[in-house]
Amino acid sequence: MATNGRTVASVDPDVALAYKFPEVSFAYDERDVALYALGVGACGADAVDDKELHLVHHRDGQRHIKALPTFASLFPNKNSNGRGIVNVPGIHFDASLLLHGQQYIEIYKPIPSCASVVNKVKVAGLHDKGKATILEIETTTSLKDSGEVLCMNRSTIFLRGAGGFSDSSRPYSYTTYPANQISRISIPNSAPSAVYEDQTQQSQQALLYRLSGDYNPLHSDPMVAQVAGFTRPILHGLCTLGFAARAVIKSFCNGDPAAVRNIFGRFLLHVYPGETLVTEMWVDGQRVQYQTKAKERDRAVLSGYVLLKHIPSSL
Ligand SMILES: CCCCCCC/C=C/C(=O)SCCNC(=O)CCNC(=O)[C@H](O)C(C)(C)COP(=O)(O)OP(=O)(O)OC[C@H]1O[C@@H](n2cnc3c(N)ncnc32)[C@H](O)[C@@H]1OP(=O)(O)O
Repeated sequence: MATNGRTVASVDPDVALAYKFPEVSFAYDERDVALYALGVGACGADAVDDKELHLVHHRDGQRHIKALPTFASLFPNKNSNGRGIVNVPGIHFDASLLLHGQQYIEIYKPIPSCASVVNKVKVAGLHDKGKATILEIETTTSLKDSGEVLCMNRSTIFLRGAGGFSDSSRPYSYTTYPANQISRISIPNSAPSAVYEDQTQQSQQALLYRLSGDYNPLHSDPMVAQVAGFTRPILHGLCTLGFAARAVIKSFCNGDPAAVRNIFGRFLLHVYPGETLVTEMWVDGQRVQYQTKAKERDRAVLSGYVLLKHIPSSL
């Protein structure tokens, strides 16, 4: 339903939860993997970066370009042909008010540098927050031939202006996954174990990142950004997450992208292309907790953790 060109929000949880998503098949190759790495800043400060060249180049005869674990975060884009969010019957909202709230990625096998894969998709959560609806979409991706499961993405989408569909004294809240997978991040008071600083490109960062398959105009069209409440197009949340995960991999895994088991991030504030991202990291066993700030505004924009397969090597 639309008035004055804006969609009037409505949520029917029964219809949304009953929906069976079609499976989505697609393939990618090394060019996609390298383009993604460039889009999240790999080798951005040094074209021969010792810890990152293998992400974009067949270094010293290496047979395959290595995929960052966050490359997997692109897979859910295929559910919607890169329009940002898959259509869920029963949920109608103003697309210009949609923001990415959180992302959780589980990596079961190192992400191959080229593959034919299949997405299985479901609604994993739906919550009425009054001023917003939170929708959680879970995408499990498997190799097409063997059926081997590669990874799972849980994308949390914050639909501003679409809440209030349930009784406010007992707001609707539905979740399919175990409570211990819901992570509360509390940033330690102690000095961080490592700090990594990265410059995003003022003119190109979002325009480059979108070529990896997220063509939501919020990140490229000034008019759309303004309607959404921003002075200019903002960076994709998953681009910021890619910068943060790179910071962890460079600081604690000697640049080895296969060292990561899972990744969580909550987007706290929008980022403008050109801002400097400062990622502070705290090691707790195999878990690296992090917080990323936009240096110019001294504001936290992202926080979360990366779980590694082993205790970080540099400690
Ligand atoms: C299938 C894949 C689709 C992927 C989506 C693709 C589209 C991509 C778009 C983008 O990349 S947008 C850019 C990245 N995202 C952002 O820049 C968002 C940054 N964050 C914010 O602006 C704010 O945090 C917010 C999301 C607007 C929320 O702030 P607000 O002040 O309105 O919330 P609160 O009053 O603090 O909390 C209300 C309620 O919501 C919960 N909550 C708050 N923030 C988040 C969050 N980031 N993710 C999930 N949930 C959030 C919070 O806990 C409160 O709930 P209760 O505690 O009351 O139960």
